Formats: sequence, C-alpha cells, structure tokens
Amino acid sequence: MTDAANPNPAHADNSTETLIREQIAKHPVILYMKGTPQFPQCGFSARAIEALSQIGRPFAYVNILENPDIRATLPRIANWPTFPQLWVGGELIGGSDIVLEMFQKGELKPLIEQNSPEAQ
Ligand SMILES: N[C@@H](CCC(=O)N[C@@H](CS)C(=O)NCC(=O)O)C(=O)O
Repeated sequence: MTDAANPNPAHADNSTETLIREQIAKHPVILYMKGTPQFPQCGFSARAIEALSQIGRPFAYVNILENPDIRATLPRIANWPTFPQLWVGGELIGGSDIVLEMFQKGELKPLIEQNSPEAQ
C-alpha cells in the first residue's frame, strides 16, 4: 500500500536525515527545540535556552513543532527520544537535564565558547 500523500516514504525519510545531517554539520551549536528562543513552547526547551542565553554565544535552532519530519526522524538517528536536543561540534550533548547539569558545573560555557565564535 502506498500513501498517496507520501508516495516514497523511504526516500522522504532519507531526505530528512540528509537535511538534519547538513544542519548539524553547518551549525557548530544547534538546538532542536519546541518553539523559538524568543518563545519556547515547552519548559524543557525554555530551560535549555536559558542556559545558552546566559553563555551569550550565537547558536542555531530548529523549531521541531514546525518541522514534523525532523521531529519524527531525529530521535532515531540521534538515538535520543526527546527534545530539546543540543548538538555541539557535530555531536549530541543531550537534553535539558544534561545541558543544565553541565551549565551548573561550568562545563557548558567552555564547550560552547570553543565551538561558537564571538558575536560580530
Ligand atoms: N529529561 C528530558 C525531558 C525532555 C522531554 O521529556 N521532552 C518531551 C516533552 S517536550 C519530548 O520531547 N517528547 C517527545 C516529543 O514531543 O516529540 C530532557 O532532559 O530533555
């Protein structure tokens, strides 16, 4: 049976995986989150944004609420089931709990500073 709205699901999924891998390769610090940094739509995403904002370096984000294919595909390729997901230097750091723990231990700031250039 073929879904007429999605005639080649395997290809569609592969395209999304390619898109995600491009985003992660292009942006040294990228947060997959619910909502936007200005308007997070989940407490977990809000807490991750709070930590990143205090560090003050530029970062990219993807609002997974507006990208359902990424929401469906990223957990599989990341082997991480939930959002937010912070990726730094092409590697998954973790979700809100890990981001906050690293921030409180003083480990997140140097990691972000090593990977994200100064704001222009
Ligand atoms: N302990 C997790 C909590 C995150 C979490 O539970 N996120 C949920 C609710 S926002 C989620 O992403 N569920 C899957 C989904 O909504 O696609 C963390 O540290 O990030």
